[in-house]
Amino acid sequence: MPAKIISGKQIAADIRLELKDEVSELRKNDIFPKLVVVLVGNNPASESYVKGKIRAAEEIGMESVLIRYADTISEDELLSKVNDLNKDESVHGILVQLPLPKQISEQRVIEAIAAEKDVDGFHPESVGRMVTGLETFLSCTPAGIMQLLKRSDVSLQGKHAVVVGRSNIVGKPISLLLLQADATVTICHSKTVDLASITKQADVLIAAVGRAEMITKDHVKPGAVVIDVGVNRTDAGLVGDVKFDEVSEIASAITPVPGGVGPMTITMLMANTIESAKRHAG
Ligand SMILES: Nc1nc(=O)c2c([nH]1)NC[C@@H]1CN(c3ccc(C(=O)N[C@@H](CCC(=O)O)C(=O)O)cc3)C=[N+]21
Repeated sequence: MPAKIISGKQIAADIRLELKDEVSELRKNDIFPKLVVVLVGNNPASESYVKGKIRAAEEIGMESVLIRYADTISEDELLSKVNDLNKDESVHGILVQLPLPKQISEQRVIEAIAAEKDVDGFHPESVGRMVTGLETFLSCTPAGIMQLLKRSDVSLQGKHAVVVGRSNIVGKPISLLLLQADATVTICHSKTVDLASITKQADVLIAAVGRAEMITKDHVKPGAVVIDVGVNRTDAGLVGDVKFDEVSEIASAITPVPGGVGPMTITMLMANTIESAKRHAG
């Protein structure tokens, strides 16, 4: 039986309706959640993601501002803008779109963002709190994946979750969230020997590698739940890390690309900004 398609697009739409209600309640109390997105340069992929974020904010009734800089901006100039935004009481969330041009240290910029406005969840303070299970802004893609699993009734307790990829923004944090949900977690990466023998043990397989269609049916146990975090632009269009056509024949559930994890990432960014506005209000 072919897999159930987990529609991130649909689940994101459901959550956005809930968020829209929350924003209208806050507005009655004169709280206007506001997100500032800083975009440096004109990378087409970044343009497309940032547009998605601004559109989502509008849809929910939240304020958003896009600040653009040429890719020649200096690190000092960008840091000083971040500082201004940190001090601006009307701003609840600050997101500096990555990647940044090479003259700028991404780490320094991330660390400059006030932790209480770090709606990306990339600041070391946010990461540290997440690791210890304290309340914090969860980084948006891992948070979105957890929501997808929850709202699709995928149970995690005692299950073997295998994560392929160990990036700071997806692989590492999703591994810890799965662990907190009582899964048994294995992390694989580019140096893993005999990847397929490990991924084939997964009840829940998270593909976050960034290589088009590298996860094939030979990597997947029949009946597994497969979450595809890949966003790879190829001549054939946007494809995930999973060979969807063949894996969907044997998985029990699978996320598509596009329309899977991506819309959830953006939705969690909105949720974090609203949460920040609530905390700020007291
Ligand atoms: N500071 C920062 N925070 C981020 O969260 C961040 C970032 N930098 N840099 C780049 C990555 C990537 N990312 C995506 C967001 C939405 C989709 C998304 O909505 N994808 C649509 C397709 C969009 C399209 O067609 O381009 C989908 O999968 O259906 C994808 C990828 C956020 N990132």
